Amino acid sequence: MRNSDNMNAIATLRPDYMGFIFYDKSPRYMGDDYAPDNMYHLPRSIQRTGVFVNDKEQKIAETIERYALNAVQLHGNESVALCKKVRQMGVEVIKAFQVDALFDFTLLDDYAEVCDYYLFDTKTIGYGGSGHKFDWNILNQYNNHKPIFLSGGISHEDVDSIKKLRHLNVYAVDINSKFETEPALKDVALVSAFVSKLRE
Ligand SMILES: O=C(O)c1ccccc1NCC(=O)[C@H](O)[C@H](O)COP(=O)(O)O
Repeated sequence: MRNSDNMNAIATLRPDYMGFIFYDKSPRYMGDDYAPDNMYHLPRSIQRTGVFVNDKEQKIAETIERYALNAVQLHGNESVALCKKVRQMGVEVIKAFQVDALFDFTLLDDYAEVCDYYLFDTKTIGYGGSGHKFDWNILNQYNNHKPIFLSGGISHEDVDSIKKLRHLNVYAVDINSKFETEPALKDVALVSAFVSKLRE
């Protein structure tokens, strides 16, 4: 999100998290000209989540402070040490992993102590926001020890399939490009329909 009116409209749907992309190669990039005051008034129940790709500790710390973030989603090849440092900044850490048919779930082990959630997104040449889904069957190989964010090309047509994943430790469903009218602008009616159906 980055448009103030759109944030407010989506906030009325009571999402648990709202994401702000601080990766300058993304079409959703929240650059310096997007004033933080637009998000200070969001309900406290919504975790203000900054999304970063391979950024330095200092840049992440400054952004947390400037935008009063509650959570950080690390979407690049961030080390265990960096995740640990970010967590010590007092925010939730969501570590994203790019998944394909060959994904090795033992890669997660080193991160278990330094993040709150794993996020499984689709492996692509970029780092996120691709609109592509991965084959969720591979998640049967995951040991479910830590709750996960399910992500990658999720659309309003996926609700029934998501509900069939009850055997997995899915804590959150991360929706993005399939709910946009243009990059960073969410279709409120579409999100509303999705959220209602998911909560049924
Ligand atoms: O959305 C982006 O442009 C983006 C760019 C780089 C890293 C992460 C990004 N998005 C973060 C997300 O968690 C997305 O919601 C996730 O990648 C799923 O996006 P989509 O496939 O469009 O549903």
